[in-house]
Amino acid sequence: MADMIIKNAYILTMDPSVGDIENGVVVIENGMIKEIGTSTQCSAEKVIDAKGSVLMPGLINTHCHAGMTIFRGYADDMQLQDWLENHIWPAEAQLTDEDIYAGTRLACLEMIRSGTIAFADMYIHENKVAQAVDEAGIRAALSYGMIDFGDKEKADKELKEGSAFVKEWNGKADGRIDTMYGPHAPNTCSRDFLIRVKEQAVKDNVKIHIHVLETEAELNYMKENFGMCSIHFLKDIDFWGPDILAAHCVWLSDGDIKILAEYGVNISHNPNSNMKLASGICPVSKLLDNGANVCIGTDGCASNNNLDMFEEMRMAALLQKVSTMDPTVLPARKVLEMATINGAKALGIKSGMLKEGYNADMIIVDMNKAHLTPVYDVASHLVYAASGKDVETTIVNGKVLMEEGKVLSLDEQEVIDIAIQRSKDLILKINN
Ligand SMILES: N[C@@H](CCSC[C@H]1O[C@@H](n2cnc3c(=O)[nH]cnc32)[C@H](O)[C@@H]1O)C(=O)O
Ligand SMILES: [Zn+2]
Repeated sequence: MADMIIKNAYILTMDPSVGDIENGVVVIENGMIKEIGTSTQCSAEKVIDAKGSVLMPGLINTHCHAGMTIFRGYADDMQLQDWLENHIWPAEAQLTDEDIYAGTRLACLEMIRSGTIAFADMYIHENKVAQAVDEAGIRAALSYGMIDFGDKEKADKELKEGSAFVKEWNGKADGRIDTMYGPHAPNTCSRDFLIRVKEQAVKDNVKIHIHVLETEAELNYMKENFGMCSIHFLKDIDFWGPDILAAHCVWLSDGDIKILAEYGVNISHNPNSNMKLASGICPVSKLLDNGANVCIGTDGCASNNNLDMFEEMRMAALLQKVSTMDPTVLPARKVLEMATINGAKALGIKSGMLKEGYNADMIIVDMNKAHLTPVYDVASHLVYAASGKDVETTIVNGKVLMEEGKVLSLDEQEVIDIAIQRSKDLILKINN
């Protein structure tokens, strides 16, 4: 007796050896995909009739600061440095465990609702982020964000906290949580600190999540202080490898692109954040042409300002087309791969495809809508017409977190009400 069967689905397997399956069936057992095809002999505790809707791998958000939902719309329309130094960092100094817990539950609610089944996070009070993830039922690669600004004492304190988090939470929440080290960026972390972090991550056999070359300001800072850009600087300290998840990677030379591809680095492209902060345009098409693994992230809600990965896919496609003046770049299926298969590779999880033996991490998208009619090509609608609001069912690790638009793993109104209350208290503290 299997746990669950989903039937009558148009299945986007994302598996290149299978393609799409019309009127498909998926059998789920112990959190994994047991069977996929057009029929099954199995019976199950629970049967979901997809009624012709699209069943696809859930989306994977590979760069987020989930707790920052508490700052959604708090500081818009400014440059990154001003935004961080004069608004966000002073506000973050006021954040408590309960603020981050409330903000992360709100982020998990938003992600479950909009079809994200896993996300990569780098933030503070990360224990509370992990607790919220555990309760919400979503999958996540979590890191405590670390900055030392060359201060040895702060470096020791940050690495101690980052290391304790890595060990306490790795593999927890039924295996849905992986931990990483999160050195913030090459211009906020010293050379020695980055070397120590890399050594520790290799020793602990975990990955590293870092911001790289988001802005031209970082590029200029690195050239002035080290005589080279961040990519060559990190290459010089043997930092690069397939264990690295590098967010943004906007200001790259053709030589940098070759290095990132050669070392198997995972690049998280965050189009909305890069456009909103006027950071620049990541050369996604060139990175892909060089064989680099490019995935997609939203960044935090204070620089996006939502966590809708369908919107992020669409922005990635359109931004690349207009910036290269070539409408053929980043076709819909390629963008879908970035948000599923490439994201899973970046996080090292067996998700991103609907295939026997893979995690049962999937979503059902209701296409019976005016704005999704008629359907000539399902992939086209998923990237160019759909949004997270069209997701009706979200399944992670074989558990139904949302069914027919009703979230089951969180009390939606309670999560929203608490986040509102916390934001009011926070603003009072910040303004006093
Ligand atoms: N322990 C560190 C906290 C780092 S958490 C990750 C940091 O990244 C910041 N952040 C959020 N979005 C971005 C971005 O787009 N670029 C760079 N930093 C960001 C976020 O506000 C947070 O301060 C400290 O001592 O400040
Ligand atoms: Zn970020």
